[in-house]
Amino acid sequence: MTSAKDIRPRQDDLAFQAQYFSTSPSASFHSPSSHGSALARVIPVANAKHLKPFATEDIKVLLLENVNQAGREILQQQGYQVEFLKSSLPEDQLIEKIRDVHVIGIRSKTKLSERVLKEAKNLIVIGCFCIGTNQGIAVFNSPFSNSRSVAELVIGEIIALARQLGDRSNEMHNGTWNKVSNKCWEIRGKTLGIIGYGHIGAQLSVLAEAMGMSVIFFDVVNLMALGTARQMETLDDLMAEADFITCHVPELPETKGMIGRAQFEKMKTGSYLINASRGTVVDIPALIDAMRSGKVAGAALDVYPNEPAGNGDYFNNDLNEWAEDLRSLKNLILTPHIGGSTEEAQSAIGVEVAQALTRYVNEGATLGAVNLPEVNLRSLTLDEPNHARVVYIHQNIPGVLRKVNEVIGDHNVDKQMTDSRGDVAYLMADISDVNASVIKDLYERLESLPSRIMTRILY
Ligand SMILES: NC(=O)C1=CN([C@@H]2O[C@H](COP(=O)(O)OP(=O)(O)OC[C@H]3O[C@@H](n4cnc5c(N)ncnc54)[C@H](O)[C@@H]3O)[C@@H](O)[C@H]2O)C=CC1
Ligand SMILES: O=C(O)C(=O)COP(=O)(O)O
Repeated sequence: MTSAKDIRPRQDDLAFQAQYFSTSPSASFHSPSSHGSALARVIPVANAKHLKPFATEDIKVLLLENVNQAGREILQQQGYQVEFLKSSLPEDQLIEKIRDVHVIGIRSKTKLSERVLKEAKNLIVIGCFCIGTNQGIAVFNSPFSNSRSVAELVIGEIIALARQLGDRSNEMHNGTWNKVSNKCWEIRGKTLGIIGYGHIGAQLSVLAEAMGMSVIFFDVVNLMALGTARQMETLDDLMAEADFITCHVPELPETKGMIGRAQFEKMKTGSYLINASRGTVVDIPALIDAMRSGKVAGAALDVYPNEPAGNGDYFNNDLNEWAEDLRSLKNLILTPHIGGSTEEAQSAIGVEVAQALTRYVNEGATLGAVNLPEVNLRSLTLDEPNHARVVYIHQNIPGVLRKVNEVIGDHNVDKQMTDSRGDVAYLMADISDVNASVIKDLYERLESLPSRIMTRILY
């Protein structure tokens, strides 16, 4: 990765240097600032006539939800101004904070709503220091750094549920010796049903087979089964055959309430349910009834429909009308969304996302982006005179490239790359014969194209 030093612009001979961020309100790309002003935004220096060149110390980063130190350090080492908070923020406070921020780092609690993004006038990139990107908008995440941690948690829970470990431990804490074998099982020879056979589901499949379980799975995509696992035709087939059922699907409209009364009906009497995906996937009142009736012999929940912003009180409020029912149930393991909360996962996520963010901010490279095509050019040599990098995000419609090339084609384009993803296209071009007035002219002409979403010129 290029260091900040390599790409730091020269401050000398260009009198009119700028890093520009601007947007089109009509863009279909959910650029954070696409909800904001269509006017160019620039970072002025002392004199308003002179615009400031790209400098890493001007970049303001807001990190929420206790992003791991390894990630924080990478961003601080770039020279960015990094503000770090341990918890997420309520919407109104987030709006206050986000106004002058260029980069925000979040985890699963923060929802960047339309209202928040509208105020995020300077925001150019979002880092999800987690896997789930159910934020409405996400640019960079870490797609599998915590998969193993979740899979290991689930393996632990399968055994803990089969042996009623949570209850026995609670009893001992309360001074009761209760030695029982009734309805306590080995997991060897039992069938694990995995719903969602992605990064986590597939890891789990391998681990479960290693412990002598049979694995079946259900996924909307046809996937290669690992080991001797079998893909089931329907969710109902899986529900009817598995002894342990575990959910690993993303939060989507189709997965909301995916495990509800009808699915519990299909389950074997005395089977177990685990949910470490998203709280909306399992219908909690239906689970409570299934546990009370004995259909479900045990369950483990790591995720909930309403999760709090930070550590502290949870069930002692009226957010969740079913809280008391859950607390009263036997063989129900409740954990506070800790599936990915291991030192290993958090450090790997911190490094991966922070590196992706710095590459994007400093060089415009989109490698690993969730919602942009992956575009990269070899490192920019801003130490050389009169070099600039044009980064242009635009709507993916016919004729745009011709117009963009009409603008930059009058100059010495050293290298250029463009790609598209759905409605959005991303172009990077390095130009080696620019001066202040050329940059201003390039910027204004690119900005005036109706298809533009965001223009940045780095030098
Ligand atoms: N508890 C925790 O701390 C963590 C929770 N998660 C959650 O787990 C989810 C899964 O993570 P990964 O395995 O990394 O995701 P993934 O994207 O690798 O796999 C998800 C799988 O679900 C399948 N799927 C999607 N919709 C489906 C449907 N309606 N029915 C059946 N299958 C469907 C997909 O085809 C895919 O194979 C994440 O989206 C996240 O919400 C992820 C990490 C940590
Ligand atoms: O990675 C995910 O999607 C998770 O659910 C973990 O979220 P967290 O980083 O622990 O808030």
